[in-house]
Amino acid sequence: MMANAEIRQRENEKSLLLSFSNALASIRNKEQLAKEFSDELRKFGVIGNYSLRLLSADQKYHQMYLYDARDAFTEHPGFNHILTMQCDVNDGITNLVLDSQEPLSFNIQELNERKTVPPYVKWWREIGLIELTGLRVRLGEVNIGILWLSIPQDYDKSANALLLKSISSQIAIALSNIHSNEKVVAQLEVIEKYKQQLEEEKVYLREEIQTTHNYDEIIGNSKEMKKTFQMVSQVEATDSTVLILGETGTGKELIARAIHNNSPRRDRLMIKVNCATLPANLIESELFGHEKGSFTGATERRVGKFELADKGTLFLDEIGELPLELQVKLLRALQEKEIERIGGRGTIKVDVRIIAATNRDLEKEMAEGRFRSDLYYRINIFPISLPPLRSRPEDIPSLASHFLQRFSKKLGKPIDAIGSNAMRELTQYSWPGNIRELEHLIERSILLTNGTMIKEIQLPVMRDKNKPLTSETVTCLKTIDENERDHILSVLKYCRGRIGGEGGAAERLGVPKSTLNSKIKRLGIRREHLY
Ligand SMILES: Nc1ncnc2c1ncn2[C@@H]1O[C@H](COP(=O)(O)OP(=O)(O)OP(=O)(O)O)[C@@H](O)[C@H]1O
Repeated sequence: MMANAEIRQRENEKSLLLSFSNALASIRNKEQLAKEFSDELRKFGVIGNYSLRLLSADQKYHQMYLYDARDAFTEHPGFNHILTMQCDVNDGITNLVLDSQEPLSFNIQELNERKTVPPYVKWWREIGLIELTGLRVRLGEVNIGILWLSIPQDYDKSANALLLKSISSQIAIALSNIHSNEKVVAQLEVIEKYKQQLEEEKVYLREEIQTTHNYDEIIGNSKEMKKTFQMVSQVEATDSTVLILGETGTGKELIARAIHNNSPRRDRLMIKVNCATLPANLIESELFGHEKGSFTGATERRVGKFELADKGTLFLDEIGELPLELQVKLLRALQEKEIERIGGRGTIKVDVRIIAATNRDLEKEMAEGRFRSDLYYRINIFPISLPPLRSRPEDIPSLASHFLQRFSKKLGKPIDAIGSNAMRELTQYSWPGNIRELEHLIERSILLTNGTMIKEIQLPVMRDKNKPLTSETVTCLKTIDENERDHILSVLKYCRGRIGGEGGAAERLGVPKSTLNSKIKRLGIRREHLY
């Protein structure tokens, strides 16, 4: 028969255990466990210090996992070392506890008199512990750690073994919950990363769709263009690197897309990187991506264009503008077929077809030390040179009609012809901005025309090579930027200053709103210029 006092004590322990298991049931992470565990253990009264050591996955080592942060020993200079140190499971103490169903108590002084003493036992003596009781922590049939409790010597541990074992079982359940929760959190992080990557791809694709035209429509019947088409057809089905050369506006990007669209990679993305428009310090991250926190401003992980183009095509526009230090990194990526994110821990394999383009004379750039020869030879495998428009004036009428059709439809104006005088002027002009300039000029002419035929074309004044430059011709000769500025201004005026939305200037110009905004900024166009 149990004495009344003993019955009361058992009742009290039962309610303490219930409170203990309730508190531990809702625990989801280590920090919560540390707090609840300390608070709850203290309620038992008899338990002083505690520490929880966990076994490694291979069950060979054990390491400190949890301790009471309020204990004075955490201030001890050797504490950090003890915290991170991994000890052998077969150290003559841990293995005994792990093999025992019952709690095992050890006198610290006696343990320290042994021939070989594990470092954590020496530490126990240093911080003045007298006796510790060890309980194995098990999940099912598997040992996962040891709970060390400091309990007064006069406390009857064998009579209270059940209580102590219940504490250790509750701890095991809490650890299992934490583990499952960590797994869920890690999986959610992975899902979040994929979501972010998809989001980036979506944004990219949306911009691409807005900037891509109908690429089946490459106009040109001249001998030069026929030769270009023939070269494109020779290389499109392969994985070979292509280098497209030509003055600005000759259709390098158009040809790059045609190659990609007719290649076996057509179902994947063609990703464009403009090496000229990005500041040098951003190109590396643009190409190779970065990990969160890898540099100031890297607040999120970013997937680089190389990774986005995996199994597809990477179009390196204006490659001649790539800073020298990045040329080395690009060359390495092309040779090794792998990249490393900034701040990343390892390399990532990529399968990317490269199409590069430039309007620079790369051999000259190389001779003047601005372009690495090894990179030049790596990309100059299949060069395609696009002829300037002035060398194929026979293509001008069909190009002009093509743009007339496209823009009259887009601008909703019933203009279907170009007068013969205007056409003659078009074919005689030298087109420094090539097809892009012709495209812009036709659009502007449509905006300025009333009626169904373009009779007048406002061409920039051309310089007659035989005549000396006069101050008038000098001021009238426009740069490509000036032409672009004029064109954007006319479209903005036509749209009454509206940039975004349906029928806005960005849509009419066939560029994303963000691109138009940056052009407006770059070209110094301000609201007052519209009126
Ligand atoms: N043969 C063509 N037929 C129809 N449109 C063309 C042709 N060539 C170029 N274009 C049009 O001219 C514009 C300029 O072409 P693209 O952007 O491909 O030139 P680019 O050489 O890449 O220019 P940049 O060197 O300035 O980047 C585009 O709108 C494109 O659709």
